[in-house]
Amino acid sequence: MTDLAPSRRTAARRASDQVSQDPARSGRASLATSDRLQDEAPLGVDARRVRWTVDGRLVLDDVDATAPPGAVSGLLGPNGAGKSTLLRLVAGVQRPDGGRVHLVGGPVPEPGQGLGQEQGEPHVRTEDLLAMPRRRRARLLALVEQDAATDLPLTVLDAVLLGRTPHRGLLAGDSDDDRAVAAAALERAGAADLAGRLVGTLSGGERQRVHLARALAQEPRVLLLDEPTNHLDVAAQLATMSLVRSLAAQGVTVLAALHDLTLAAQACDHVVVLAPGTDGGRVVAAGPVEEVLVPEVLDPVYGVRTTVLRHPSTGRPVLTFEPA
Ligand SMILES: Nc1ncnc2c1ncn2[C@@H]1O[C@H](COP(=O)(O)OP(=O)(O)OP(=O)(O)O)[C@@H](O)[C@H]1O
Repeated sequence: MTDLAPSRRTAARRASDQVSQDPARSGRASLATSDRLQDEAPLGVDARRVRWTVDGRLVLDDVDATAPPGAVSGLLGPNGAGKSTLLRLVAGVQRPDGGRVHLVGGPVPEPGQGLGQEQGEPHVRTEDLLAMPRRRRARLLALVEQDAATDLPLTVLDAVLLGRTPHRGLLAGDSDDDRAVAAAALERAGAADLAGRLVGTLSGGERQRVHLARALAQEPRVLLLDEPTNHLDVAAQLATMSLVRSLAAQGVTVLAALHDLTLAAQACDHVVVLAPGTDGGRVVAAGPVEEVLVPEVLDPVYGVRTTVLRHPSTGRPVLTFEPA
């Protein structure tokens, strides 16, 4: 097994040194700002033959799913297909009954291919996410859950500062650096004006931005998002997907469960389609947007008739649906 984060601290220190030497720069290089992460090759996610059963019912059946490094991947599928479950399994919030989830420090092999290491190709470095100590996993990967509510009387700023926990000593308080990262994360998530509010008093859309800011403050290399736009107005949806694209440009790997297939077509590089079945959710298609978001794949999965149009300025697919 190879350590996939060899120089994070060095990179962060070098970045903060650069900031302190350059008064024109207002933040440090981190996910909270839009500076590119330094010395850090993006990490992919490779889930193989993942199974999960609850109350004797198979929810995910031998699911193979990948998120290529530094790409935005959409996890798609109808209600109940198992998208949130798969994200929670990848994040280590729940344990699968079978299969494995690896971080991959090189090109992610296609399902059906072995991992490079097994084939004697040492350039593909992997690390078992499920066996990883919790704290280390939290430094590498963040999950923003759907409708994550809290009853704790926390201010927004304190909630976002919780994202710094994996990066500091067990008994250490918030440092100036933690507070700077949290403030920049709030700014980047469009939630800076909420910093002093109690989280419990926020609207659904406001809360969603705050949870995203908490995840940014965590400075993960892999960001898992469960329906990140479901409470957002149209401008906020665009802002969120544009933020997701800029995170990927910084080298963050994003895997996002999405219901809006046109939004997925505009923002994703890669998509994975899960379909529910009587014997558990399965992946029915995965690959580039242009190959997967087509009527042949979507119609049977969603039980609709899909038409693929073209966006007048981006040329990317715009999908419309009619009853089957
Ligand atoms: N803790 C649990 N106990 C019982 N059933 C569960 C549990 N977690 C998930 N399920 C079931 O597993 C299936 C998949 O749920 P999941 O939330 O992963 O689907 P989803 O694709 O995210 O759905 P949606 O699009 O509606 O959010 C559903 O039938 C759900 O009821």
